[in-house]
Amino acid sequence: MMIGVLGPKGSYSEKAAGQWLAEIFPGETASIHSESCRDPVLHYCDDIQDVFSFLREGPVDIGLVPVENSIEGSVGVTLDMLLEHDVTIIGETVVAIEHCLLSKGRKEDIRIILSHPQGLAQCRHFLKENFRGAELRTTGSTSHAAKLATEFEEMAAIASRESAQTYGLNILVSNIQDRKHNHTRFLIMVRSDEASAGYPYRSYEDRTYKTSIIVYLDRDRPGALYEILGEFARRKINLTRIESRPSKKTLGDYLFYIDLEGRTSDDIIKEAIYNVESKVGMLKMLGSYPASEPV
Ligand SMILES: O=C(O)C(=O)C[C@]1(C(=O)O)C=C[C@@H](O)C=C1
Repeated sequence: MMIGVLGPKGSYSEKAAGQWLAEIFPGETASIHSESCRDPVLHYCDDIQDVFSFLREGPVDIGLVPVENSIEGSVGVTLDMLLEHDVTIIGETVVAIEHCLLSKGRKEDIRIILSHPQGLAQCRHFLKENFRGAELRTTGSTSHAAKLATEFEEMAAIASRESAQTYGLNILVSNIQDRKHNHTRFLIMVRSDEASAGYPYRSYEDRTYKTSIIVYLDRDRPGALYEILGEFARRKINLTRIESRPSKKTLGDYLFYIDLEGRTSDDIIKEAIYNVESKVGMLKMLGSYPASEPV
C-alpha cells in the first residue's frame, strides 16, 4: 500500500500519515518505514497537485493532503484539486503544528527565510517582529525548506522539530507560530473507482461521521444559499464547515464546500442531499468518513 504525501522526509504530511495509520491500526507500531502497519510505504511528492496526479495514475493508492489550518484557513489548491479529481475521502486527521526556526548558522546571521506558504503565513508576527529585513522565499513544503537550509548558514527554515533532526539543523527558536494552538486538518483519499475496494478502514462505533460535498449554485439569485442550508437546518443536520472558493469562471462566482455531520448511509442525510441536488447546478459527493477526535 503506497501513501502519497508532500515530501521530502520530515514534512507535517508525513507526521499526519503516521498519526492516521496509528488510529487505523491501533496497537501496532505506527511506523511507516517498517514492515508493521500492514506494510504501508510513503511516496514523497513535490507538491499537492502531484499527490492527486500520482493517485490517479499510480503508483499511489492513498493520498493524504492538508486542507485547512486553524490560523491561516483553507489550503486553496487542495480545494481546487478535490473538484477536479475523481477522489473519495475516507478519513481525516488533525495534527498539532509547532513551527521552529531551523538553521546551520546563528540567529544574527540569518538573511533568507524559507518555508511553505502556509508556514510563512502562520508565523507572520514572529517574522515581522524578528526578521523585518530578511528575504522570505516559498518552497514546496516545510521539509523542503529545511533541506535547502542545510546549504548556507545565512538561510533558515520554518519547519518541524523532526525536520531539524532529519537534516541536522539547529533549532534557533521553537513554537514561533502566531498562536500557541495551531492545528492542520489533513484528508485521506482514494480514487473513487477504488472506494469500495479493500483500503485500510476502521469502523468506529463511537465516532461522529462527516460527509463532504461541493455545490455550485449555477444562477445567483436571492436566497439560493439560504434554501440549501435550510435543507440541513430543517433536519437538524449540523454543518461543521462551509467554505466558498472561486469557480474561476468569472469574478464573484463561487463554489461552496460543505462538511456536515452524518453519513450517506443515514436516511436523513441521503434525503437532505437529494433535495439539495435538485436546487443546485452541480453537487459533487466527496465521501463520508469518521471525523477525527476533537482537539
Ligand atoms: O509543508 C509541510 O510540511 C506540509 O505538510 C504542508 C503544510 C500545509 O500545506 O498546510 C502542512 C501543515 C502546516 O500547516 C504547514 C504546511
